[in-house]
Amino acid sequence: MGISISNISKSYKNVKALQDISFDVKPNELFGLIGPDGAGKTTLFRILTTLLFPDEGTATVAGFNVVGDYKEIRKNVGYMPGKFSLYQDLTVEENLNFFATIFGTTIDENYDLIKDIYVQIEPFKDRRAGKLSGGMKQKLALSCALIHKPKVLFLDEPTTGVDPVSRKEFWEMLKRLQQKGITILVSTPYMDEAALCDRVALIQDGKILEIDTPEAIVKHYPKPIYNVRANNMYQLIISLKDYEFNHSVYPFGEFVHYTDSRTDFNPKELRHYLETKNLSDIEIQETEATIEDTFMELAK
Ligand SMILES: Nc1ncnc2c1ncn2[C@@H]1O[C@H](COP(=O)(O)OP(=O)(O)OP(=O)(O)O)[C@@H](O)[C@H]1O
Repeated sequence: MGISISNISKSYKNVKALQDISFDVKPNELFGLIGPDGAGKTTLFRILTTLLFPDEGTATVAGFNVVGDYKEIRKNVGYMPGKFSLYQDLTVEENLNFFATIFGTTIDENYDLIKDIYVQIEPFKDRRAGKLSGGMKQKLALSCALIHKPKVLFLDEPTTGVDPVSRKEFWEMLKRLQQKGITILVSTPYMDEAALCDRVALIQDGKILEIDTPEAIVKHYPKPIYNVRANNMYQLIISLKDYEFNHSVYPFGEFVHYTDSRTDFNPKELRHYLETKNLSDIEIQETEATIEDTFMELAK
């Protein structure tokens, strides 16, 4: 009851939104599609949920073909689109009732599946959806996507614009849904969320850069990577970018992530160079690569 995608391509006039995409999501997997804005994530979701035809290629969801079996797919999948898609003028409870009715079910019938999530917004059940906070809207949208007990759940950037605490809670909810046997494909631009998935696909400009477990992706990082810090961040970045041996330089929180093009790199030499650029309080320490480092390296 997973997802199988074979050689899917889709263009909008001269924009190639997806180029020859192929991968499988295993039954009951929590799979992440990780990529920046415009990478093609929404286009792929719309194809898999039968809202858009691919130009080329085929895909199946829960064993059904996305073109031929669209009615079956609509019965068996839940879709939470990126843009808030609920009825702003209906209350929380009216929205949920509405979606239950469309799918020929009732809130009571499937309450068990949404209980964990819905209890958190139930105190506001008479509030109009348009008046909810970002985190509450997201919980309502997820409840509505689940009310017909789908086998496969598609979540398009569910945590974009949501505060960090609600983001964390949301991922805990996804883990619980996975334990109930649901296959989940979730997209996100946040690299830190990639680590919470069983496997991820890194996507950019409509192409898959890599597919693997988050641990394996990080292990594939080809070079030692260093956290570098100094008294002046701006000057530090400029100086590192000017350094003739730099391979990559990216700001990373309070540090700059630096890799060197040489195989016999000596951090002392770099320290000396930075001192000649009038930088002080210099720290250079080897660190572990993250998914974000891998993404930047692959996207070069
Ligand atoms: N209806 C459309 N007409 C023309 N171009 C489009 C259309 N929809 C998307 N695109 C373009 O296709 C590419 C992929 O867009 P898509 O929305 O699938 O990406 P995304 O990864 O979901 O990013 P975002 O989070 O910005 O939506 C982008 O270059 C986008 O501008």
